[in-house]
Amino acid sequence: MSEPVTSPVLDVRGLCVEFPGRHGTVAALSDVSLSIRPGEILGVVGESGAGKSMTGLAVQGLLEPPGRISGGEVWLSGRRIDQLSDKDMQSVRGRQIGAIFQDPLTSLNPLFTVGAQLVETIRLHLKLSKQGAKDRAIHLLKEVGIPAPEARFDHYPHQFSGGMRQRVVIALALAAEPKLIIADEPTTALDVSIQAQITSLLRRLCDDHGTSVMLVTHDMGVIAETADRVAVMYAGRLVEIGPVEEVLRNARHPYTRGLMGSIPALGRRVERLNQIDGSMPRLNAIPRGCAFNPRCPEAGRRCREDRPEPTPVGHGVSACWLNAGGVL
Ligand SMILES: Nc1ncnc2c1ncn2[C@@H]1O[C@H](COP(=O)(O)OP(=O)(O)OP(=O)(O)O)[C@@H](O)[C@H]1O
Repeated sequence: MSEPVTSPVLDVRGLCVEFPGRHGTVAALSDVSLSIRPGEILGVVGESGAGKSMTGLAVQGLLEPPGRISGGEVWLSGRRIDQLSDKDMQSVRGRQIGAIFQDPLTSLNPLFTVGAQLVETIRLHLKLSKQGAKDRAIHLLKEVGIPAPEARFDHYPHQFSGGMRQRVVIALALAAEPKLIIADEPTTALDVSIQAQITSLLRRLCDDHGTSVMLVTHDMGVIAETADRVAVMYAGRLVEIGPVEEVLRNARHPYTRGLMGSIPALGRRVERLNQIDGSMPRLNAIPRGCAFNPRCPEAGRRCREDRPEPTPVGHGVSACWLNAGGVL
């Protein structure tokens, strides 16, 4: 039986982002295509500088000038959003796309109670009375696991622990019932013991509300525990996408296999992936052929000369000549 076809919540097609600079223009993202279905968590993983955050920012229309989308399309629930005005994009953010960043304090204003911030966000996007918004705020605080939500409503961000603050940020991201949440390293700044609580909260909220999540992380362990599918990025390109179980069992790209070597033992924290020899090239010095070839233990002549395009393999996609068969 074939799988039911559901239209994606997010559909990114051939996205390119460039930064013009004094020494020429660098391509920060090249031809990135990915989609996220309703209720699905797509993990986006790769080493520092791979383009993970940039992908999330471009989708939200939050690229810092002179960075700009130079090609491709972004569709949200069947509506093209990459060409919207700043004003229209502002209403998409919050209402249709919620955001969670690494440091909860970047999303919270220290001068206002969390209740006031929730009520403001709720009323900005939903037509609710003050009391209706307050009720919803308290409900959200409860839903994300804040004990005594009625009392906590009147507390300021500094009165919460790091993990509780991140729960408040998740409540804020959910405030307007967005279709998509972009969570950029949501657990990196937290204690190891708290990390799993936050990822399982995200998972539960996704399941309960049908919200889709783009989960940006450098940690394959977080992906293994939380995501449905994973997109692996290297030097501004996608090198592999597939269902998490399939990728964990049978990664098709040597870079993905390298990242898997860096899944930490339970409870141990890794700051950065460093299991693969060498480092990712600078964007203005991407090697010819496959960008990963100088670090790839399996690279052959073809890999040094021609760039492999993302090609369907199994239930996913991989950009590696190994999957194309023939001589490397
Ligand atoms: N203002 C800018 N001008 C030029 N290049 C930029 C600018 N901002 C980011 N970049 C480049 O874009 C690339 C992608 O960065 P991005 O932040 O998306 O990486 P990342 O995969 O999220 O890594 P990290 O885990 O470190 O956040 C990097 O190589 C970075 O140097």
